[in-house]
Amino acid sequence: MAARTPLMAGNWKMNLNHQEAVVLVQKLAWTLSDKKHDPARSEVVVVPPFTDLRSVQTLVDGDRLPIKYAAQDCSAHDSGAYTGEISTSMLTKLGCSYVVLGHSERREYHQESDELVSAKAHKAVEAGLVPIVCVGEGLEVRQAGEHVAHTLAQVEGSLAGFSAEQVAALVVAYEPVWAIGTGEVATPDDAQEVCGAIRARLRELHGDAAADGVRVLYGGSVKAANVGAIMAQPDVDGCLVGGASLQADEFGAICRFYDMPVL
Ligand SMILES: O=C[C@H](O)COP(=O)(O)O
Repeated sequence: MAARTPLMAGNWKMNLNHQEAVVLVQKLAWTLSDKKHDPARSEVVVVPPFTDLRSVQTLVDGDRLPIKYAAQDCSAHDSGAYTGEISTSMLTKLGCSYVVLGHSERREYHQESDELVSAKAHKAVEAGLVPIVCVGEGLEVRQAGEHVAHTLAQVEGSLAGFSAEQVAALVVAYEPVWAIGTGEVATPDDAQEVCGAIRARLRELHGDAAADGVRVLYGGSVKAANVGAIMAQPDVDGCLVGGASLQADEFGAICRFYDMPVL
């Protein structure tokens, strides 16, 4: 079984203009280099707003930085009369490697369904982007004890129509909505329970190669102080980080999770 390279993705959400983006990426690159980050031990991805991507591309390419970047969404259409939307070909032209899809904030504020997320994910894969497909339950579902069933249904719906080979190359991010931006972090056991269930379901549906290849991230109030314990879980292959990714030192420390204590 090939080892999965851990992935640390920093989702800036609707924060930082293109000038501030350049400052943060420069600081992040500096802290990674200063602390001798080993890119083989974690892949570092920043996820800025669309309007920052060109500036990030220029900086990353110009300075050959060991940082990849992603978009926060994409259109399910190729081109045309879709005001406000951004196509996958626009993102690949800007050098994006990944695209975050179905984030709970898109599902909640823009009523994005599993069907739409699946359509976007197919467009992303066709264009050569790796989708980071987000799933996870809200507080009421968690309190009802339905969190695993709810999340697995989202996984099945959002990844509908993908082959085993395609699933192996995807990223799924488990984000319990009650832990996003609240300071409430799922315990490492909570993260493992659902991340393990996602991998097990993908094994049933697509076989060993898909389940052993797919990377499953945890997201929800990840910080340098808790990343070590979360990453110690066998089915957690990385983190989707929100608030803490806006600080270069903190996100740099999260990217070096392998040096962090397991508290
Ligand atoms: O995309 C990131 C997640 O929504 C987590 O955000 P957070 O780290 O601020 O809780």
